[in-house]
Amino acid sequence: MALGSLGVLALGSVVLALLLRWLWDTLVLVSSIRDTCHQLRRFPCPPWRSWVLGHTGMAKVTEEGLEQAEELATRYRRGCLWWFLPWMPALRLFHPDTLRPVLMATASIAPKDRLFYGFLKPWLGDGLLLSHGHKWAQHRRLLTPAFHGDLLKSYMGIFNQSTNVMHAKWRAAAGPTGAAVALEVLDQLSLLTLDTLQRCIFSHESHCQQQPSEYIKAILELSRLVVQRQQRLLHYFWWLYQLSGDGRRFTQACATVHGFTAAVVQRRRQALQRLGHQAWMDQHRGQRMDFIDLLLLAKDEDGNTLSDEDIAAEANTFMFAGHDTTASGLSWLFYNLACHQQHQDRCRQEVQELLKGRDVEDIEWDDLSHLPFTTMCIKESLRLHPPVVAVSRRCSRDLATRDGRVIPKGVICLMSIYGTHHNPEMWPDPQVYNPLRFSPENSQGRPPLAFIPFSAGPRNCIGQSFAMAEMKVVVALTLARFRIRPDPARPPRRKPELILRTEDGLWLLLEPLPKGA
Ligand code: HEM
Repeated sequence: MALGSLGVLALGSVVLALLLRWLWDTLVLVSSIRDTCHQLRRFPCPPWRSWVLGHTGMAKVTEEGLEQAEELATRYRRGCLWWFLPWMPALRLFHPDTLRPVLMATASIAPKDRLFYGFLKPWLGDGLLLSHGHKWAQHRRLLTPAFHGDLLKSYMGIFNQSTNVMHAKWRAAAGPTGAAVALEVLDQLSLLTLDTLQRCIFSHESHCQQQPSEYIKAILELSRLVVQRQQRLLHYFWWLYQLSGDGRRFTQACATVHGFTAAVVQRRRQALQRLGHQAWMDQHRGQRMDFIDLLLLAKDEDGNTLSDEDIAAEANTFMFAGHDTTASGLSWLFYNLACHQQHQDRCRQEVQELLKGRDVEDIEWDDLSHLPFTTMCIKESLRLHPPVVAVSRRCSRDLATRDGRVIPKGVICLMSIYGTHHNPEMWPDPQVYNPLRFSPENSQGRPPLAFIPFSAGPRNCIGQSFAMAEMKVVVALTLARFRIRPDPARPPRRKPELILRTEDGLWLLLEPLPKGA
């Protein structure tokens, strides 16, 4: 009997403890929601579509969507509150003062928001772009030396060769008369950057600029499918998506890409094991190493190396992160130079002076620092048309901004690169293409975070020097050989997808110049 009462008492205590715990959790949750709402209310909120829907559907991935981002940056300057869904608030930030705490926070305090990046996971796995925590930090340390200037130097030959292949195609399209020809450049430049990357990463010559390649076709298809999936709410559920036609195509394309990468990594690993480290190094002495070689040899201070799976994920990530971004940057640069012949002429003159008297029309590593005006034109184009228009984070703790507000933990922060680059507080007449904004004297006093095409802070773009070097080579050789004009029949309408594209391609008129002109 006494035992029975004790049992009831014990059970009662457990139930009471659980009840109290639940009450406490609820109180904490309510109070944290109240705090979050209080902090969010300190950010201005643009007019809603309706009080039930919030801003749902108002941020469009169109020309109008970009104009809206610019209007928001002009009106609210630092940032504003945005209800993506009635229960999902986000902060849209477009000023160094509000961007700084998030971009400069450690990667563990400001991790990437999974909603935004999750669709890439089955393709890219745990590569740098998507990994987090300890794994990301370790890999970032291991991979940083692979993007050092000394190694990038050895890729200059590849940048030049890939550009020559593209120009040969353009000359063939112009025919023997050398008349100006209208060409869609975004797709052509995507093939060029893929060609370059495949050679720099795998030392593989797919000749994808001249003939179809299964592997390259799969990468282009994956990029297209990820964008399409973002636009179909039902496809957000993986189990539903994989049953759809698009989902099956996605799985098939992933298999092609993963198969290619795994085979290269395996072959190299076997060669390294067969020869042994020293003999392998001796064999490669004086030769260019590709990224796979560098990743196989990468070792941190504790002797940790990368597994085959890790290497494959990083290689797939570089292929993805490095191709469309650079192609978009180059396409908009060509477009801006086409629309501003005076800047195009000045760049061409700079390049011609550099190449004067040379037997071979190649841009070398040391030339890159002797193209100051061309570099200013590239930067201004990356400002006006940033290839990546926004990056997103979801912080794991509250972060204070300079003006005394707080970015609450758990809230999506959409850091608008496009909005920041069009914020009139830092960029007067933001729609005007004016490379002189980047002259040394005009750059003085401008906050570094006003210009962030490669993002900033611990998770900035690891490939930015690679991309800048490639862009300089491609634009310098192109201007030495072609005059670029806008195609009046097909003015572009911008379309911000994974990268800044256009609705119907980017068409330009390319007129071959006589040799040595
Ligand atoms: C004009 C060309 C490029 C632009 C505008 C660009 C832009 C960016 C931006 C904005 C980010 C930050 C993404 C985020 O926070 O979610 C990023 C990250 C990254 N980029 Fe680039 N990128 C370019 C070229 C490249 C190239 C050529 C490579 C490699 C060969 C590359 C590899 C990466 C990687 C691996 C990351 C993730 C870094 C990390 O999280 O640690 N990018 N890039």
